[in-house]
Amino acid sequence: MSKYKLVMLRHGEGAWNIENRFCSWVDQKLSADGLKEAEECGKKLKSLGFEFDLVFTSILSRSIQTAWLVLRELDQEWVPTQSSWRLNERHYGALIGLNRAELALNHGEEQVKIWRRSYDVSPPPIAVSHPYYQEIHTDRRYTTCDIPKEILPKSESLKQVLDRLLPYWNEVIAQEIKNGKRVLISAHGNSTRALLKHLEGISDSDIVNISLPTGVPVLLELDENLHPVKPHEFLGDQEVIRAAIKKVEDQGKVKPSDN
Ligand SMILES: O=C(O)[C@@H](COP(=O)(O)O)OP(=O)(O)O
Repeated sequence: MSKYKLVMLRHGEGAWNIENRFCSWVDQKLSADGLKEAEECGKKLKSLGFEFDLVFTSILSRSIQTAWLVLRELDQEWVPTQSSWRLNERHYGALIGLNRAELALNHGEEQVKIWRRSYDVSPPPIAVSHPYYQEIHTDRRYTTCDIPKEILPKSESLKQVLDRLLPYWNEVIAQEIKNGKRVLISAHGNSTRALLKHLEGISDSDIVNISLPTGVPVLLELDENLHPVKPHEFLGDQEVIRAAIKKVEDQGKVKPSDN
């Protein structure tokens, strides 16, 4: 029987989601549509009667802005929020800022899928000369993490995302859920995929086929040991959600006009 309900989300659309560029640890804000998606997400959760006691976000603006907007729509702005780099999007290393369709043209769609969705392949690390290295790695927020900024990742596979996320899940989030707090996690496509993989026991090969749309709440019902009692559920119009997932998958394909 379900004892706890955990709601997770990938933030609303960001500016670089529209441009089809890997955003990762670059701190892009939500686009105009992304702001609306986050509000719609809050309205959806309100219509279903969700109440939260604690919200977790990454330390990237798009996840924090999404959490604010969801809480505002829920009339629950007072709910405490905790932010950790451990919920950040996957560090995409040297791929940060690059356009996925152009990469598919130059390296093949299969290679782009491996970079985006495989479990244990890391993209090449970000070099100091990379155009976004300074912006990311000298940012003051990364001096506030629970590890020295020198040893923060310079690129990550999904497995490495899970490795850095799990201590935070086990020691902080899971404890709060077991203490009865109703938790919302406003994070990113790949940090959410990593957590879903862990909680649902999704295999290394099956996780390749899971992509998450922006701004759609994902509900996971858990038993007293935080094991799911049924598969995760996307809340909302299922046809619209299927189309949004396909759009995310297609981002890694060559654009017909580029052929
Ligand atoms: O880093 C990014 O650009 C996307 C994920 O990209 P894909 O893994 O879908 O290519 O992360 P998010 O928008 O969830 O923060």
